[in-house]
Amino acid sequence: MSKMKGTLAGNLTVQLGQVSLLPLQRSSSSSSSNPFRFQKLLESGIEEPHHPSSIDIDVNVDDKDFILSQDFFCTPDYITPDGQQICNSLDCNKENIPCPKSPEKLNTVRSKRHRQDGFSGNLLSSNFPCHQQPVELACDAFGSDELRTEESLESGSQKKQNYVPQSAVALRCRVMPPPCIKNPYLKGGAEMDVDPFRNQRSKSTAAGFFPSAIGGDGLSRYRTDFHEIVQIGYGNFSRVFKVLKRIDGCMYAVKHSIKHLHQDMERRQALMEVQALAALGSHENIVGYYTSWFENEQLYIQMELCDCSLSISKSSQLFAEGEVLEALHQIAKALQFIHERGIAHLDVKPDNIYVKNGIYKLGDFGCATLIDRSLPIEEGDARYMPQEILKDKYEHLDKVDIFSLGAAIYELVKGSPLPESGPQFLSLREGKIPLLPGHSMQFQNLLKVMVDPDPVRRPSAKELVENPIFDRFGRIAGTK
Ligand SMILES: Nc1ncnc2c1ncn2[C@@H]1O[C@H](COP(=O)(O)OP(=O)(O)OP(=O)(O)O)[C@@H](O)[C@H]1O
Ligand SMILES: [Mg+2]
Repeated sequence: MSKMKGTLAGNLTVQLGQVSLLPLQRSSSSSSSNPFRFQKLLESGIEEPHHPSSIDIDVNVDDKDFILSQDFFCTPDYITPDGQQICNSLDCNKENIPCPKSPEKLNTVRSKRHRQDGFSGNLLSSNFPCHQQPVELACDAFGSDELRTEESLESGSQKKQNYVPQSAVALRCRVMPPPCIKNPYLKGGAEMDVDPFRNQRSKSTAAGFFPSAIGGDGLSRYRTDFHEIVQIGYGNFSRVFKVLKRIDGCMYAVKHSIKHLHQDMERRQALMEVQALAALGSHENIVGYYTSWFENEQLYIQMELCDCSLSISKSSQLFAEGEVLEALHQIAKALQFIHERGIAHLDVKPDNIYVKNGIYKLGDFGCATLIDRSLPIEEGDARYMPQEILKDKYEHLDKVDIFSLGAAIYELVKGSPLPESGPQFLSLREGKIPLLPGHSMQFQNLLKVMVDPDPVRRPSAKELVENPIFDRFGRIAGTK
């Protein structure tokens, strides 16, 4: 046990020591000679000679006693993360690279004032990731308190003018907080009134955010925190991977946008998905959300890992009525939950319904919007959209989800993908569902009313959940 602890501590030292002060200060083996070496480095701006033993001392590469071994903490993808351009923060031999823009005091103050007036263009420019202009970005995130620190750093570094230790810059990039963003899905929350910057920033500044604030130290947060196992899905906009989180040893799904989101608007749009998930909080029938971040101008979302989706194209399985009723009931509960919070999903379809241990979960909130239409509306997959949406009528967005769920369930029992156009496409939008041999009339009537062309006649999610059909299948569909 003590051996495990020692090795784990060593591994953590190796992993975290490059990006955080905490493990260096706590690790007795690596820092006992000088526990605040990096703190001093930050404060003085003077680089230290390289001490390879401070990294290597605890690593026992032969130790295979437990799963969180060197293999996971120091896989090659971690050692040389994608896009790493800045030197490794512990490699002090590279510390004396002249800074392309030396931190002369006047420039520093000017760039800070600039920042307080609002976001300057170059902050959101894709041409200047954090690691390429470290001094300006580092200055940029500081409030007035940090300004004093910056000044003292500079006076201390006057001995070595025009040089900034890149490890110090990297560490600062890592710890500086990006601006907060208002979550539009949270209505009337008191937290909206709190200014997390104590008025240090203007409103226009708080409305923006860094395109690549994480990764400014040159390390990929994705590679640092996760061990990628396999791609488990993809959509029109994203890829989804099964990953092992290095620090807790648990499996998750991480979804990241395929496209690089260069524009502020694109990033805002992508953020809507995580804002909706975060605002909703946890529900058994909604895919669990953990965290998200921007990296390399892509949005990464860490989620609960599910076993599979109900995608009809990926399985030839024909669903029996009892099974689809179970899925219908559980997703109706998810819809009731989100509709009660004023949110419509707008992309309900089998691809976006996941299964985990027999529990159905609604995922992919990429089109989520507010039912009161106060947010932009991006409709989902046209095969599952009712005719009012195709005619740009958005009065009953919650009922759009009911139609989509009805269409999705119909697809599952039919066993073949819904058409994207043509007479069958049109007849479904007119509320016509061909007879489904072997299925009860009660079930078929329920599907029919869910795809009614008049959204008002469709049941609400609550009415759906309370439909007596689920009493009949009570034991299968679970209790309410
Ligand atoms: N948490 C998860 N657990 C397991 N598989 C997942 C998870 N999230 C997504 N997937 C898989 O990845 C696929 C794509 O994910 P998702 O639908 O979120 O991407 P997208 O690009 O937004 O899709 P779309 O093209 O529908 O807009 C899903 O259909 C599913 O198969
Ligand atoms: Mg999807």
